[in-house]
Amino acid sequence: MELYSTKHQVENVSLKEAIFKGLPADNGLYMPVEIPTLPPAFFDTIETRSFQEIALEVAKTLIGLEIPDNVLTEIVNDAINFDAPVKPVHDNIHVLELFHGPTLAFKDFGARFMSRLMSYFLQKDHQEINILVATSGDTGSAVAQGFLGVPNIHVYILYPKGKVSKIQEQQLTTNGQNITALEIEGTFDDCQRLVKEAFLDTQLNEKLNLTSANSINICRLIPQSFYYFYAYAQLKAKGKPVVVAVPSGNFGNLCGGLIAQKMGLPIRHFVAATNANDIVPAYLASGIFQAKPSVKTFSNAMDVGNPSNFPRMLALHDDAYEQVKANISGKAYTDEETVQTIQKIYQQTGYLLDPHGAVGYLGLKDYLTSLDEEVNGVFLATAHPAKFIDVVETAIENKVEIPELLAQVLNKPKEAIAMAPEFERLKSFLLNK
Ligand SMILES: Cc1ncc(COP(=O)(O)O)c(C=O)c1O
Ligand SMILES: N[C@@H](CCOP(=O)(O)O)C(=O)O
Repeated sequence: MELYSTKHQVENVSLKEAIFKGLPADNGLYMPVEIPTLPPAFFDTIETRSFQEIALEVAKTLIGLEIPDNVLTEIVNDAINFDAPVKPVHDNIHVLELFHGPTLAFKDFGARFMSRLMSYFLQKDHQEINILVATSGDTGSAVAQGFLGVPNIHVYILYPKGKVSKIQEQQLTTNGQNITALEIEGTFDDCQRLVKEAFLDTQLNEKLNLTSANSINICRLIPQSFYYFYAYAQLKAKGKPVVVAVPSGNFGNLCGGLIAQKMGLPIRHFVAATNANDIVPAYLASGIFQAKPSVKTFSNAMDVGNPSNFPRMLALHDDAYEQVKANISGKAYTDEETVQTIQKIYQQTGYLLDPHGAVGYLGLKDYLTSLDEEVNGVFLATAHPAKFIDVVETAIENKVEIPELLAQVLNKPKEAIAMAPEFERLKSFLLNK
């Protein structure tokens, strides 16, 4: 698999180089030079295949010969070992549940695939690496889980103080071993900026072999395309075009869907739904991309003011605004709308949304209302409602059961290093480890 930088200032690299570099030196993002399409026969029989079989076919087609088939099979089977069911909600609205992995958020797909792929390459090279990851709540815990105890890898998680849910914080800060949590006195954007600055710092890179586990790393996006195929497989028998709504922050999830679409997956249209951090909906309305400081919302994992995958979104549409606009609609929703939706859908259907899924639902519902064609709509439920128990219990005025996997972390002691959002602080901390 050959990858180029979206800024075109550096040479193309292999998948292995892209994974371990994380970011190209020109501060662009790696993208596949070629996104091959899957043959019609694959789509003709997709509904007869298991999730793992679909994922393997997609991975092989994208990655090509760089990883032996038997290794890729093992990685996919081991990483994608939980379901992603599509369930009806009401009318032609369905939900794709992406929270059945160990940390109960969609990040488990990416983090588990990445940890296994990195371990494979590292076993061959006997190298040690350090991973930096910025999180607004879910990436950090999925990466911690995915890499816990993996030899030769240390993970540093940067999270914004007071801006993740209580359960998310417990998941991030109670791991020990090769996982260190850094509690940054700032926003998620500060965490993301610090991580990006670290990758561009020569001294840090020479000493620490740094890479990223955020969705700026292309390795995250490959598995984030698998479940779009599987959702289509589950909806295919219904026979209508498929529209997908993605609750979005950094837009890595949506880019996974766009890659799937480029590979031939017949998705009619995407809806990018956001909270008050409306950078991409504003871009879709005006053609102007303007990053802004992030604001705190109930769907905290999407509190992103400078969505890092935006250059990939553009690249996947030949850098043409008109193409992006034709393929993706966008809309932003307030916390009030989010809470009302959780309440209303629970009362009317019994289905319990988390705040992120609620934003996705709203995006889908509004888009479908504007259509005069019959389609099957599916929105992505990106996290389990119990991860945001305060918001959800207030919305439904009822108790939410906490799954055992979350309950286990609740009483563990928190271990996090407090840090000001200054790059020199992070640098000196990392150099002195
Ligand atoms: C629960 C949840 N939903 C949605 C998102 C947004 O996904 P993305 O950043 O890929 O747009 C995130 C974080 O990334 C998340 O944790
Ligand atoms: N919402 C994310 C923020 C980081 O996103 P990523 O997909 O770019 O890693 C989170 O939950 O941490």
